[in-house]
Amino acid sequence: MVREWVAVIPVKRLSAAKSRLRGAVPAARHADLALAMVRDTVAAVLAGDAVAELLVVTDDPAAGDAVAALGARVVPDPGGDLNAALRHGADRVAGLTRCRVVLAGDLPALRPGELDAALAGAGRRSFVADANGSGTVLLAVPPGRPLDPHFGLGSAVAHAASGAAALAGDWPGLRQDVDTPDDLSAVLDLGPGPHTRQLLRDLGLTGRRVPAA
Ligand SMILES: Nc1nc2c(ncn2[C@@H]2O[C@H](COP(=O)(O)OP(=O)(O)OP(=O)(O)O)[C@@H](O)[C@H]2O)c(=O)[nH]1
Ligand SMILES: C=C(OP(=O)(O)O)C(=O)O
Repeated sequence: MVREWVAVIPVKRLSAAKSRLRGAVPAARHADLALAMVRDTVAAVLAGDAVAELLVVTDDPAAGDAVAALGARVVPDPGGDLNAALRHGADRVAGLTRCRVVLAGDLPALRPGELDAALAGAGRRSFVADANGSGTVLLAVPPGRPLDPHFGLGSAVAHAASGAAALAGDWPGLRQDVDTPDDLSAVLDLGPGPHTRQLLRDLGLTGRRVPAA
């Protein structure tokens, strides 16, 4: 397959990230968990065949260093909200002439083949809904189209209403974003990537259930 996509992953400052997940691991390791999930997401994206370049939009120095070491290019956050960060990465930095795909940074069970399969079906502006169907884990646009992101509460409906096609496929790792302790338990069932797996193992959370906050 030709490697033609530019991927963009937004990463919030780790000290503020994943607030709904607080309590799933000791407070002193919360930022480490957020970073481990980013690392696994980035590594899976770069391991696939479809993505030629990965931009990570972040102002977090530790996240920036970690993803740069994995092969991503770090883009400073322009300020504003998540959608502003995504528009900046996809439309301004990558540019409208490229195929762009934006992904959440909290997909630690993502398998490279899932992303390749989803992108193979993304001939027009398309999105992949998250596991519970209400959110969005991926939005892809062909050259010439602005990203027009509508991430946030109810984003799957918002992306469909904006004209994006919902991609159908059995991609459990791609769809499993991690917002809550239950999501982390679902990731343990699917099999997390090595960074998240090691961190949870260090904390003794190798069973299937992660205690609720
Ligand atoms: N660069 C950047 N990334 C963001 C911003 N807001 C969210 N993200 C990232 O977008 C992805 C999905 O965000 P959420 O699931 O809402 O993550 P979150 O805001 O850390 O989680 P909560 O605090 O629980 O809402 C994650 O990779 C976040 O790090 C932002 O303002 N700028
Ligand atoms: C921002 C989003 O992610 P989450 O639901 O994980 O906050 C979204 O799905 O649009």
